[in-house]
Amino acid sequence: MILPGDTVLVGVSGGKDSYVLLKILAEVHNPSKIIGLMIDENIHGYSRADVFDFLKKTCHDLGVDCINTSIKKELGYGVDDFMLMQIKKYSSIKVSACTFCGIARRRILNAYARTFNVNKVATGHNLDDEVQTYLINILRGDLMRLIQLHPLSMTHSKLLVKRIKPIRAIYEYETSFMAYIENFKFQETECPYILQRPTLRARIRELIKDIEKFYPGIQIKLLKYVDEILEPLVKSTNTKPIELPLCSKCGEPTSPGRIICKFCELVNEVLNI
Ligand SMILES: Nc1ncnc2c1ncn2[C@@H]1O[C@H](COP(=O)(O)OP(=O)(O)OP(=O)(O)O)[C@@H](O)[C@H]1O
Repeated sequence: MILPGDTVLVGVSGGKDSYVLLKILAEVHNPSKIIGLMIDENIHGYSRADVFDFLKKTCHDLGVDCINTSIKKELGYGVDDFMLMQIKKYSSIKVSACTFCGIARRRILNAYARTFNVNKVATGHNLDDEVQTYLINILRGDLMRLIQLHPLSMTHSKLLVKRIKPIRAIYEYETSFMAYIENFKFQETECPYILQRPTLRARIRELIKDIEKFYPGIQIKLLKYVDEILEPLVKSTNTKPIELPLCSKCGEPTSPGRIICKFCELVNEVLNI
């Protein structure tokens, strides 16, 4: 996933997974080629600023540069702003905070990766996260998305920096254990929007957790199995690269067939543009 000459931007949230990722990366790769980026989501009562000082010190000890920014500063609207605008317009929630937040964070990570001229963006998605995402997309029958999730898949735009998930085969309990023995100070408050998390993911998480109790190792087997089935498809897709269209509003790459990207669509809808 990472070659000796690579420069990597790591998304660090203040949570255990991205901490474990940063720690391992700084040990196996040249720390001067790693940058940590923490994005504040602008959620009242859930400020990343509280953990940034601790994270900065952690990065300093690892020899890694660390920077921070916020969704509002980069894109004009934070998560709370988006949710308030939505409630004002529809008197209900049509798009979850997690959807807006995920799209915004990915966009910012990619923009910073371009600015700093790095060639990989790494996130701390663990095995449990990855198995849930695979299963969600299998249940939705979304083959294109499954192909994109595979570690060998290519990006389809000059403006997109390759995303990698180096700890995707590591169980969540293992990252928790490592963070614990390393005495890592977790962000203690939970995101107030947690209850709006997509129910399909929450249901799958509970189901798999339950099965794993009786059949230990089931998640790693599933990940390897799906990776293996997808590999020939990924390789054949890589030989026919497509160039994604650009959003007519913001100029960022968007999915085939779209005129404006998902981010602009979400914001424009609630703003009545
Ligand atoms: N605010 C953020 N700033 C930068 N990167 C982030 C942020 N939130 C999440 N990420 C990146 O996306 C990954 C997955 O995020 P998710 O929200 O699923 O958190 P998680 O599974 O609890 O991981 P973590 O323990 O690192 O918070 C994180 O490991 C991190 O690399």
